[in-house]
Amino acid sequence: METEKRDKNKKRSFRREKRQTGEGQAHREPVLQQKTEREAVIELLYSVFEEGVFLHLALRRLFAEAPYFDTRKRAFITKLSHGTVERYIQLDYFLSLYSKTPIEKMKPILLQAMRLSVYQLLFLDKIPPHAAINESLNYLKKRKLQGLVPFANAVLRNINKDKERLLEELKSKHREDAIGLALPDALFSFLKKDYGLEDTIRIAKAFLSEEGGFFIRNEKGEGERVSGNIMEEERFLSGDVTIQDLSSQEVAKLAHLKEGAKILDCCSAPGGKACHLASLFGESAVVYARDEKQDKLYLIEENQKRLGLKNMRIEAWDARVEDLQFLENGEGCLDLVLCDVPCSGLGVIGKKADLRLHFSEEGVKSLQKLQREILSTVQKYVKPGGQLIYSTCTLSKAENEENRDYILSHFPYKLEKEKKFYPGEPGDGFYYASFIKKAKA
Ligand SMILES: C[S@@+](CC[C@H](N)C(=O)[O-])C[C@H]1O[C@@H](n2cnc3c(N)ncnc32)[C@H](O)[C@@H]1O
Repeated sequence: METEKRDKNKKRSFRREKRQTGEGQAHREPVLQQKTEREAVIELLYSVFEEGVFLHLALRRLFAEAPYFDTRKRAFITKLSHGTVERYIQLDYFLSLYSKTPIEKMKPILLQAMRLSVYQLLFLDKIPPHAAINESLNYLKKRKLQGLVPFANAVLRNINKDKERLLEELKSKHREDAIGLALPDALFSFLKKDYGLEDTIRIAKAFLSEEGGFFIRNEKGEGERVSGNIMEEERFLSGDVTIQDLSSQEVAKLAHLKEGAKILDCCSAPGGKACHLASLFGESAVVYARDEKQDKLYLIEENQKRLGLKNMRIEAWDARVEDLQFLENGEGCLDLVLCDVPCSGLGVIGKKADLRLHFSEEGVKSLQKLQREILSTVQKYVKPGGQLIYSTCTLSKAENEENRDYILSHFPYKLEKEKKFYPGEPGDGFYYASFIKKAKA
């Protein structure tokens, strides 16, 4: 029953037709000259849930459009929107217990306002209930939806009254399910198929971890957890440190260093691993840093300039298209190819809460197909004895172990090393496999 309701809700969660008709635009137009933080979040949630906009892009757009939000307010907006998206499965479950109107029949903007209030009531201790409730009600009034206010008010106040009991339920053993773990049913079942219940619980709890901050590769080339706006610090601006998750830092370290090496990173934006490789190999090497998306190359260039790297060639290229310059007499001529493929990102859901909304098993299948197309092309460029590194920031076996087996059964490689990182141990979930190309018999 619960499952059925939430599935229906998921079906309507992206009203893509609205994105095309522009109907949803109405909710992005300012209600007032300057929005309050919560008003901004309600509208942002609308674009994430109803129009399928990625959360980080919605935040970026909001901050560009509303420069009056200072650093503190931006942090608050980020916390509210990330938390509401992260917990939406639980918020909808509680709303459905207290509302006579089914979630899927609620006016979408009302649903966003209610989700935001319930998130604050249940998960943010420092926010007084009247602030959590009243700002949403005021927003509805401003949108001329006064008729919905008594309903919203009653539901929210009842949820607040039962707060302790509801939170207790989330902790109970029988709630070690999709709702208790704040995962959509499809993702919960998918992880359970790959990892079994116990590990799925461990993984999903790591997604919800409150441990703040992120990792940098510091002056000594070591991982260091930091917080705050490192991008404004001198050590970042001068190129002494780079923002990179712990597991991603391991990739370039797998490379067999060699004078004058020729290296390709075929999926390289924003350039974290390509720049790491370029700095480890030194100026005698050349690193071709490519990405299919022309409009992402500036991200690699920014990193290259900040780090003062002179041995990189940054180019737009679809990795599925064969490039003859990396073949000599039909044989590869590169020392190393890094294939850090586009993936479902299940290892980074802790940071990108809205990946929950974009997950589907069919999506994983089509990503596997894309990954194999890329691999089939770029594996040719490696010279005998050279190295191929395959990596993803996901946990699905289809995109990791199955692709490892695909490489071993289709191409002349032997596995040198592989590792899977689970989320929260202590970095993001990640996978890599390093292969050596066999010499021709
Ligand atoms: C996981 S990200 C790469 C992260 C990067 N290696 C780093 O460490 O910063 C995958 C990248 O692959 C790119 N991509 C997707 N399809 C591609 C294709 N067919 N050819 C080349 N790049 C592609 C995406 O634009 C995305 O930037």
